[in-house]
Amino acid sequence: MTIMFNKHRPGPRDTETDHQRVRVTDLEAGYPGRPVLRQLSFGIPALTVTALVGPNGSGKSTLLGVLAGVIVPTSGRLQYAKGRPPAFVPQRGAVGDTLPLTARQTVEMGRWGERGLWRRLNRQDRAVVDSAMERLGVAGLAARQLGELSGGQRQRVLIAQGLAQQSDLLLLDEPTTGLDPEARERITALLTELVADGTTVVQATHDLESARSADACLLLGDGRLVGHGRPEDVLTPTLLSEIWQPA
Ligand SMILES: Nc1ncnc2c1ncn2[C@@H]1O[C@H](COP(=O)(O)OP(=O)(O)OP(=O)(O)O)[C@@H](O)[C@H]1O
Repeated sequence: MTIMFNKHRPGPRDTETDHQRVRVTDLEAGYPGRPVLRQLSFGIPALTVTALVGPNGSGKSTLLGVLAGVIVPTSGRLQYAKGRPPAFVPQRGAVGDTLPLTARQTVEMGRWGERGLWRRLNRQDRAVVDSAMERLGVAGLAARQLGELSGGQRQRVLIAQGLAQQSDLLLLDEPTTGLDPEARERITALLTELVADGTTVVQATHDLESARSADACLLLGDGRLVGHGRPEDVLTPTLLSEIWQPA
């Protein structure tokens, strides 16, 4: 599926798209009166973990929002290979802690896209929810209120909600921020397992260790693409110091 914004001209067919889950061309996006992403062009290889790295405010969450379809670009072209709609797990801080929901109800919301808001979940939905909660180690928290959970527990519940959507394109905004080392390792291992199961994963991260273990890396600086490729080629001292220069 190709979506063009602001009369972007269709270009010649890009043969690389065949191995890419998403292809982005000349993308510009932001907020009213606040342009953020400028002239981004890149591909997200299918069946990989791609890490999205950059300083605070460089545009990582905005880019994930565009890929998820919740932020409409001002111009450019987005091409999605055939597949299910993306599952988007926003930053923990973007989700209200005061919602009167249990951990299980939060994960069950991941089935709404499939089942509809008002339909009861069926046995298969419940099995998907159980499996997602077990994979994230939060089955024991099912009856607890979301607002009572620790930051790391809530984070894992939100990732379980993303898994429950059973998409083959999973977009995660800083999934390991605030987690202890054991939980971080568990999430990193889970992402590798998901790829082996047929999922393409994109994660925004501040954790350079986690970014180095990804298959591909997009480095953003002030809304522009500063580097794109294998982590060892992108996360170099030169490029990192270029975008993390003190103001
Ligand atoms: N809803 C919004 N309205 C206006 N400007 C916004 C909005 N959300 C983000 N911005 C601005 O857009 C720019 C990019 O923000 P974004 O959240 O995409 O960066 P980020 O790289 O994800 O940052 P962080 O690492 O701090 O999460 C920032 O300058 C931010 O202030």
